[in-house]
Amino acid sequence: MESARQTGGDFGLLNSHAHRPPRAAAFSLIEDGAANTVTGMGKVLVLYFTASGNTAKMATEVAAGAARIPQTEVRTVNVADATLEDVKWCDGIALGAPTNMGTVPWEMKKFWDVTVQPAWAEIDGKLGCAFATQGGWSGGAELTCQTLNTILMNYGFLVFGVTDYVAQGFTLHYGATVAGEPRSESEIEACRRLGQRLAEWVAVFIDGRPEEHPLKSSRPRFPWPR
Ligand SMILES: Cc1cc2nc3c(=O)[nH]c(=O)nc-3n(C[C@H](O)[C@H](O)[C@H](O)COP(=O)(O)O)c2cc1C
Repeated sequence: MESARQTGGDFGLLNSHAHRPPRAAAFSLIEDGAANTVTGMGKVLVLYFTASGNTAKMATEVAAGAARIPQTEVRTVNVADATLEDVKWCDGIALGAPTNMGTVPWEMKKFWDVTVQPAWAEIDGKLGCAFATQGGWSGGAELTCQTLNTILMNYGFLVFGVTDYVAQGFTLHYGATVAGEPRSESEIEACRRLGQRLAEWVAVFIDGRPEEHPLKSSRPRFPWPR
């Protein structure tokens, strides 16, 4: 598998390196003054597959949203480069894919079927959510999110949706979805809000920081007063 990747087989043919963010882009938000190093508490993994770059762009925005929450470490990894250790490392995962024939691409399915399967029942209790792109609106991205969520549920992840609206008429109840790449302010914010909510839930439920609960924080959840 390793050599197939490097020589353009398997994932390589479908996965232009030009579209890949760095394998592990870490956002570390607290500074340890004494050592002048940065550390994080909550660990968020943004794991995605992309064939032509759109889902990679979503992943970058999801990661930026997670980084809004203090004391969060964010790792962004293309599934072609991901390992079981990445999954074991995280407290919460945002799983993203393009819609292929109304469902997830085989590359994403293979990662969970083959790479992660040996650790089934050992990675219980993490948090999870989904994001997906599609060729056009109503092309099936919510179905893809539901399939991604189902994969996570099978591994015992605690899967969630988001009740927020990022603009009037624009929400992400079952995950963030866009058509093509995220372009508009609302589409970008939908991706960021998903990552933000994942980091908030990691802070609340994994790290015991109730002040980061969205109902308690001052971060806006709707674009109009309620
Ligand atoms: C094999 C294949 C199947 C696809 N099936 C669908 C589909 O069922 N519905 C849809 O809206 N778009 C479909 N698309 C379009 C992609 O979902 C869309 O272009 C997506 O934004 C690509 O994301 P990426 O750039 O991250 O690979 C398909 C594309 C391919 C290559």
